[in-house]
Formats: sequence, C-alpha cells, structure tokens
Amino acid sequence: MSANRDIILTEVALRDGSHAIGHQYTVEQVTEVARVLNDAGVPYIEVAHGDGLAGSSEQYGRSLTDEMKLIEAAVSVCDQTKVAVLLIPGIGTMNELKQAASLGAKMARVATHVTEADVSPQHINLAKELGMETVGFLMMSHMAPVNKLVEQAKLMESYGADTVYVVDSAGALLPHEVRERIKALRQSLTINIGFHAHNNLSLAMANTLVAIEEGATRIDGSIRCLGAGAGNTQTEVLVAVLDRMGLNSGVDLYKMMDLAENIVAPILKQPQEITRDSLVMGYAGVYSSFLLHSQRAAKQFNVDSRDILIELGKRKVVGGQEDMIIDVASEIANKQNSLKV
Ligand SMILES: CC[C@H](O)CC(=O)C(=O)O
Ligand SMILES: [Mn+2]
Repeated sequence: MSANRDIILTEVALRDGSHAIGHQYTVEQVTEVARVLNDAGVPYIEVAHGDGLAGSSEQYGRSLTDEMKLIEAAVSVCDQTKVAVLLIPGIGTMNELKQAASLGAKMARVATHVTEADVSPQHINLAKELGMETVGFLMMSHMAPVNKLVEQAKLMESYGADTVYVVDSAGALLPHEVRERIKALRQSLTINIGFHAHNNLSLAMANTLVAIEEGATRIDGSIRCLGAGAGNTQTEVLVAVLDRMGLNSGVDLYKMMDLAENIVAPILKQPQEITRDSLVMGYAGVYSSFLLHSQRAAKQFNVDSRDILIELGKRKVVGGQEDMIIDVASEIANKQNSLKV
C-alpha cells in the first residue's frame, strides 16, 4: 500500500488524541474513524491508550474502553490500512505487544525518552519476531543535543528498527532545530527517518515541512489536531499541502476533510486551539500529555496552571513523572499561602 507514495503518513488521533479526551474513546468512535481512514487510503493508524499499551492506570488516566478492544475494532474495518501500536518499555510489556500483534496490529512503535534508547532492544526484537514493522520513537527530542540524538537513533537502528522518529513531544522545537536534527540523522542512518510534531507553538506544519525537506519520509498527523496539547500536524491540512507541493501521500483529501468535520470534530469537547496552557508547554518544553493533568492539579490547589507548567519545564520533568505535577502544584500553593500570612 505504500508503493508510489512520497510521504508515508501515520494518523495518530486514535492514540495521541486519547490524551485530549481523557482516554475516553469508545469502540463505536474508533470503528467509525478507522473505517473512513482506511477508505481514504491512510497507510497507518495508531490505536492505543495515549501513553501506549497498558497506559490505563491511576498515574496516566484510566481508559473508558480496554485498548485491546479498540485495536480489534480498528483492525476489523481496515483492509488496506495497517494498525500500529505505541509501546513505552516499562509501561507496556512484552505481553501486551504479543496480544496486540495477535489481534492484527502490524506496526510497533517503541517509544523511549530521547536519551534512553537502550531500554528498547528487547521490545524491538520481539516486534520483529512477531513480524511487525518496527519504529524507534525518540520522545522529547528537544531535550538532547544533536550528537546525542544521533547516538540514540543509531542504537535503535542497531537493534533492528526500520524507522527512527524525531518526536517533538512538547512542541518546543524551532524550525532550524528540526532541520539540524533530521539532517544529522539522514547523514548517519540508513533506515527511514520520521517526524512527529505538536502544535503548541503553532510550528507543527512548518516543522513538518522542514523535516520533509531534510529527508524525513514518515510523518505523523492527527486529524482535526486531535492530539495532546494543541494537537499534532493537522493531517487533512498536511494532505492538502503535500498535494500542492507535488508530493504524493496517497490519501483522499475530501474524505479526510469530511471525516474531520463530521465525525472527529464532535468527539472533541471543544475545538483544538492553542490555548494559553498549550502555548506555555511549547514555550517551557513540557510534555504535551501533561496538559489535562496540570489543569486538574491547578484546580485542586487553586494555582495558575501556567506556573505549574513553567516549573515542570525548569525541572526537566519527563514522561512517567506525572506524579511530579501534583508535587509542583502543592509546592506552589504552599509558597503562595505562606506569602499571604
Ligand atoms: C506519553 C506518550 C506520548 O504521548 C508519545 C507521544 O506522542 C509524544 O511523545 O509526543
Ligand atoms: Mn505526541
């Protein structure tokens, strides 16, 4: 299905978008969205809890529906599109990966913090043994200098990954920083290079185009920006832009526009936009998936969510440290209260 495509898209709304809706996807929603994405010719769609397989927990947020049921539902309506799953070693285990593969998932995206690729070889190996296409997904890529990113990507290549992604989890990278990262990877790796953006600084599309200019061919998007924070590169817009650039994504633009308007928009509680909190996440370099957690903590402790996010950025808090959000909110509240007396 990827033949003749210049750019291979992965639609992530059914995984990354799970953060934006508090992991409340239903089987009906996933079935309906996946059916149209398949019909529109999207080559890959990612389905899982927002934090990847087995993410459903007190720490990350409980899913309304067992993700295996969502994966099964997506696979059942996809005869062209391949279903991908995300797995963060330490959250997801070999067991969930095996289960997802047995349900028909064809791609495993093994995600680690940008400096921790060395926790991924077992999962990459297992995915290969299961016959899955395998992606190494280097999250929070803005936090590492270019030489470190290259070192980590080479590790993933050496473990057998077919593709390595630069993941701008915080939507913090500027276009020249994307350019130097993708260029350096292109010069050092022989496998595919991918790019995953978040739109917190309104740079997702610009950064994606820079990544493509430098040789990234695997690109993530979320339809109607249904992703964490301000969402990802908006898929249907990207399909239109690529077409204007003469690059073939193989995806039907009208079908994507109709899906975005009629089916995905109603799933969102409010339209995706760059709010002050998502803007602060890009500005301070904070994980996009921390948005709702930080807003809840701000309410609970009666503090400004921006102060929480700025402090999380200063402390360089990374995925898996969601408990720090409460700690930081409580510290800010205590400081404020002590100033009042
Ligand atoms: C918490 C996992 C995260 O949402 C993965 C991802 O999409 C990213 O880092 O941007
Ligand atoms: Mn993301």
